Amino acid sequence: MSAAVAYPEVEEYEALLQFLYMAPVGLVQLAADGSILMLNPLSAQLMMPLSRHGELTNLFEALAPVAPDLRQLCAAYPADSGQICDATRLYLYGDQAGHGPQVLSLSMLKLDANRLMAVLSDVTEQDRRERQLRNTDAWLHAIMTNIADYALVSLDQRGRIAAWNDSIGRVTGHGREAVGQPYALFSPEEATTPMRQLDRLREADDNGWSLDEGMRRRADGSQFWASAMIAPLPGRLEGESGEPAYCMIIRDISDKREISQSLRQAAYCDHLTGLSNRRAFFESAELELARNKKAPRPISLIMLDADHFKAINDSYGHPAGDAVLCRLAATMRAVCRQVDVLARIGGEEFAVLLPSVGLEDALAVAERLRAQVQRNPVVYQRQRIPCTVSLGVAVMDESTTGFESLLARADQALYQAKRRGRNQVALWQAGGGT
Ligand SMILES: Nc1nc2c(ncn2[C@@H]2O[C@H](COP(=O)(O)OP(=O)(O)OP(=O)(O)O)[C@@H](O)[C@H]2O)c(=O)[nH]1
Repeated sequence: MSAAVAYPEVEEYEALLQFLYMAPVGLVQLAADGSILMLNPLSAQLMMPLSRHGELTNLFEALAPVAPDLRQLCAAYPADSGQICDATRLYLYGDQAGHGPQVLSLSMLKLDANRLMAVLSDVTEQDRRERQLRNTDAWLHAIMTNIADYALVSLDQRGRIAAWNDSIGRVTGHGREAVGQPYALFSPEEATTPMRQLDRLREADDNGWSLDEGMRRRADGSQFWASAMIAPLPGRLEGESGEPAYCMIIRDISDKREISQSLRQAAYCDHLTGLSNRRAFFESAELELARNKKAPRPISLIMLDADHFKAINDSYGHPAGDAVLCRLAATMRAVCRQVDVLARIGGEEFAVLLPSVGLEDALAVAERLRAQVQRNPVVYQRQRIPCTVSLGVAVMDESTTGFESLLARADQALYQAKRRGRNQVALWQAGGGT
């Protein structure tokens, strides 16, 4: 009968071997002169590129090509025991086949007067990432400090400026007080609304970026023509306020404004009044309606038509009629906001799309337009030309199937205003009434 005999020393020894074998770092025990007393398989593997003949007998000799002063460093360590060096990077060339150096991290410990321990690990990937990060930092720093016409702005989840940097100061003149303020800070008053700002962030979320061109405002109130791109940052923390979630690049393109404006003008502007033309109006309206689907909000439409315009043309001549149309456009610009879309969509017919404006406010705008036109007769070649307008107002609701139906409603209301005697505002209402 054989009995299992327990040998505690053997078990302990095997446990130690397993520990060394499984350790995720290379462990080497060596004598004070560098002779290797014990090493685990990983350390042998990590040092293999340094071994000339496949032999590893002395650590100082093996590491001499990459850490020539290690022997002196250990010899000079004054204490009886302790850490001689911590996570020193060793750059090994040779077996990386053009993939850059293999990088080892080495920590040396003095165990007692006769024994040292080396801890080795492969940090090639970590080193590569750190270098990449340093390069990116240097690159960004170069952009922020050297390129004069860009401002790089980080925005948080709600579109507030998350941090200040030199480029913001240089392009916009804003100081650190800009931090925490909505990015509308860079736009002229009236050129944007909180809703419009959020729209652009949602657009960036959906498409990967959102780009627009327009006037921007500096801290001193002066304005410049800029392109502004917003892009979501990868790895942003959802819902964290104050944390960067988007980057915005504002670029001063004042010198390119003329070219880009004349191209836009040719395609999208009514040549007589300078307002949007029919094509631009329909495109803007479709865009606004698409935004509305994602984030519902009121939208109103005003149709405006000069009264008895044929008679003006007949009495004062066609050029005088043109002057009246230009005056109507100027009145619309004066009364409406920059975010409203103003267009001439027919001969003497105009339209105003009012994003985020409900029934009461739309009626008030229409009434202001009517009153302003009536109050200010056009003077053309010393002739005073009285003019009035009729206006139809319609507001988007669940029963409006699309922009065409909103337009049809405003048109019906306009027809009612004409029928009731002109120089008045009429509102489209369900059931055929206005
Ligand atoms: N001066 C000028 N006249 C234009 C232009 N486009 C259209 N018209 C004129 O606008 C007039 C529109 O006349 P109508 O449609 O009869 O309407 P109206 O005389 O304004 O009458 P109501 O709209 O019913 O008040 C026509 O005589 C067109 O020739 C333009 O660009 N310049």
